[in-house]
Amino acid sequence: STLTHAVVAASSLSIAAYISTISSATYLTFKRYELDHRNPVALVALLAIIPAGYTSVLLLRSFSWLLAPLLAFTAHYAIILGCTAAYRLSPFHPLAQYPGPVLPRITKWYSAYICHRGDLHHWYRELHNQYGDVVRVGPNELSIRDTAAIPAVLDLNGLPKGPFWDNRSDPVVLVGERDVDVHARRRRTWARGLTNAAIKDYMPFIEARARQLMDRLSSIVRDSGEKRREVNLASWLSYFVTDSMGDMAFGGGFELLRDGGDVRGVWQSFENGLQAVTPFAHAPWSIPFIARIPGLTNPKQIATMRAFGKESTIQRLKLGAKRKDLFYYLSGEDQPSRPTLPTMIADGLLAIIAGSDTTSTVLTSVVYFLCKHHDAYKRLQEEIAETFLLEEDPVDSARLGKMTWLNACINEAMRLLPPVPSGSQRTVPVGAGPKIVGEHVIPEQTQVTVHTYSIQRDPRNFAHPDVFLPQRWLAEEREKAALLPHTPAAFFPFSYGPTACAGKHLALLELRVVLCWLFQRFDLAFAAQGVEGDRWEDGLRDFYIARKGKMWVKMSERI
Ligand code: HEM
Repeated sequence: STLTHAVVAASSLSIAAYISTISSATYLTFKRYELDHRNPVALVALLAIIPAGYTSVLLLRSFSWLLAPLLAFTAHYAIILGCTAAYRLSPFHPLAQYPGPVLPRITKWYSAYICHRGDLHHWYRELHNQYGDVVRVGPNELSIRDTAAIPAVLDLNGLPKGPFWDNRSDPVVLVGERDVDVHARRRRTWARGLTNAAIKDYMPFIEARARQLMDRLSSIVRDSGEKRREVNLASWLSYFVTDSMGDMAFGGGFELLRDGGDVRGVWQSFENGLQAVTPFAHAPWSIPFIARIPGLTNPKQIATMRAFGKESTIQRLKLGAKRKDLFYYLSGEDQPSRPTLPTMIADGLLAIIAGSDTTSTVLTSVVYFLCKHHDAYKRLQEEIAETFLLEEDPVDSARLGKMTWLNACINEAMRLLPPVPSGSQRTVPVGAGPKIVGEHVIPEQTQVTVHTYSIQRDPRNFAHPDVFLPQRWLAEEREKAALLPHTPAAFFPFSYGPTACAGKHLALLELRVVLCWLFQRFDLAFAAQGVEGDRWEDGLRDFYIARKGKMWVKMSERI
């Protein structure tokens, strides 16, 4: 045919020029239309049919059956990726004025890799130390280390959530709801279930689980026949929080305290699921694809998690409105219209995922810091003795709330090790125009993170920012010790604004009860020097929600 003749007659240079033009046009199409899994026809056409066409051209030019497709596909993808990199590094990119290392400016896969290692919080902090308060951490993403940006970005008039939350779950859970109005509507349900009055009704559940934890730990120490027994306390604190969140979200379900671990593997399926998916949230378009790749996600674990959610919800529904737990509110027992079963399941699972690792990380970090700082430890024991009689269970929330040293220790642990270390991503919506944050102009479609870990450890906000000093939270002592600067506005472990933690008061109650009870009943010290004891914080990983390692402590009973 004429086309065949033209191909055979054309010079190699003009064929190379045609290929470059078509592949560059492919790049522009991707950039213009942001094609993803919802456009399978376009994807196949642009990524497979075009290079297949090149292959036939090369075959006509007497390339072998092996070399022709290899060259064609490599050239096509290399040109698309080359154009992408060139544009992202060019002065024409809207974020060109912002400093940052080269690789993350080219691809988000670099952040995904750091996230996979659990190091995102350290990495962002180092970048801020090197490049300043606003750093380009991705092709279209900025991290900000500036206290003024907390309200500017996170408040009602700030920015909505970013694509980090896309393609995660169906139905979308509250924390991943990017539509501001839909979020506000759904948040009202949670707000009803997490008022101080509602939480009062949960106290018996918390008290029962805290007592079970103390009794389990006591019997471990006693059964050992020795005065002191080594225990991986990090795990036991997790069992407590997970069991009590299970009680509140579904009327039970885990029984990790009873079993002394996760014998059915349900909790592990939650943990692994979160850890596996989080790195891909940095390139959320990839999630629907990776979900189909065998081996990358574990369908058995996902099925375990879903089945657990469904069974627990159905079981709990049978109990009806008699039990006033968090599910009572999430399932709309108090409302004329009720959410669908999948929404109830998703919300229940969210309560457990959002409430468990976060709270148990703070419990473990307070124990960790107190074992490191003997004065602070002794002072807490004294405060407990002044507040509660030795034979009295410390479950009076009014007195717990007034324990200034206990609360200062909790604050200080959350300042140094916020359980959501890198905060939650926001975006400047298309069509909204650029967002002004302080003196920075942030263009449309830019993702923004206000970096909790960096801000809470910034020496401009807190004196000796890397040191555990609970006294900085007590005005008189702060002044006496000249612990300045001190910027409460730079402390936001529960985030800020309309999407801030819904469970803050519940978390604080659990923290106070368990810490007080633990230090009242036991003497604690690191079991051994090394990674799993006095260097526990080094093992804390940032998988959006921090994940902790083991912490072995020697325990003996005081009572
Ligand atoms: C010390 C413990 C906790 C910390 C530090 C913490 C921290 C956070 C943070 C930083 C967010 C904001 C996430 C974002 O904007 O993307 C959040 C959201 C949330 N947390 Fe917590 N959390 C804790 C405990 C809990 C507990 C016990 C619950 C119990 C139900 C809970 C429920 C939630 C929910 C439902 C959201 C989503 C709020 C929304 O999107 O409106 N959290 N939490």
